[in-house]
Amino acid sequence: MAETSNPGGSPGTWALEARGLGKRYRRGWALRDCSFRLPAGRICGLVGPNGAGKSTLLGLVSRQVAATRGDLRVFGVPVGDPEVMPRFAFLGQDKPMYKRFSVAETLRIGCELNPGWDAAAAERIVRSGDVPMNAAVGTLSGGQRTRVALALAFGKRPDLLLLDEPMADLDPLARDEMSTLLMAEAVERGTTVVMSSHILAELEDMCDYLLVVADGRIRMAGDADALVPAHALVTGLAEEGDLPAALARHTVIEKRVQGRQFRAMVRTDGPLSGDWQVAVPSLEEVLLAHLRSQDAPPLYTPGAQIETEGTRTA
Ligand SMILES: Nc1ncnc2c1ncn2[C@@H]1O[C@H](COP(=O)(O)OP(=O)(O)OP(=O)(O)O)[C@@H](O)[C@H]1O
Repeated sequence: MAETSNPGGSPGTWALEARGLGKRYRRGWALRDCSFRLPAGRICGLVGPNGAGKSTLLGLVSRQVAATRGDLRVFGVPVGDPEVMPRFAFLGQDKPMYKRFSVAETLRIGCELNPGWDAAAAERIVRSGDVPMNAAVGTLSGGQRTRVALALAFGKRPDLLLLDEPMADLDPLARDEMSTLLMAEAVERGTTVVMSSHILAELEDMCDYLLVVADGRIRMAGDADALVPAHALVTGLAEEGDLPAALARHTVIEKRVQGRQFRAMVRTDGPLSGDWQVAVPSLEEVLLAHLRSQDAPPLYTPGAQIETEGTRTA
């Protein structure tokens, strides 16, 4: 793995480094001025509203989409370099597989195409879901097909696993099993995982790193453990139907005034002193506030940030 400098701490390896990355389709920009770093070995949740640019970003990393602008490196290597190919596995929303091939044949193709194939791991994933090995892929349920697709991705033993809404059609038991498997994989092998999801509770359980995208731009990037404590949920008495003036020195992400009470999600700039109740928000509350308030300035934890103008560090 190529080593690059890590301004947020000790020297380390970046699984992804994006600088000014952008993708423009005929209708407009799907992703703009996207700059961030993702350290290797993390489980990164990619979150944002429909049409935010998540699949486009995964497409750029998996080489299915060509960038209009900017630079993207995978483990320090430019994404267009053939060296990148064997290092990642991508599981897209459409999970393309040959419908007429049986599950066993599909796994055999995986084995033939991938030199480091882990047949035991792939078979274990399929068998634990009672998916018949001799069934044609086209006859499987959506959840069973997802399981086979995940087995193909895991079997490749990638350094970087890219998953576009991987759990969407799994039942709660299968989802629980797959998330345990993903986390075990990441810990045991140091695999970096990037997964998009709309299920915030799932992201909270699984991910230790976050990339929040809205309207084609990065809104937050970095360690979940640092992003959340940078915020506070403040409630108290409103002043003249609005937030107390003393809160103005903090960055207000979202506010609600109901009757005489206010409730605000703020990024704290120093101690919060006032006659208010202050609570630590959950990750879900922070994400929802940011997704609802897209004008809030972007927030990066130190390691995630690549020097650009207009960004703020947690
Ligand atoms: N092949 C394409 N051609 C033209 N426009 C596209 C193409 N792919 C995506 N877009 C547009 O780019 C924007 C971002 O789409 P993208 O699929 O990346 O969003 P997303 O965050 O993955 O959304 P979702 O959560 O709905 O899957 C959208 O406005 C979409 O219409």
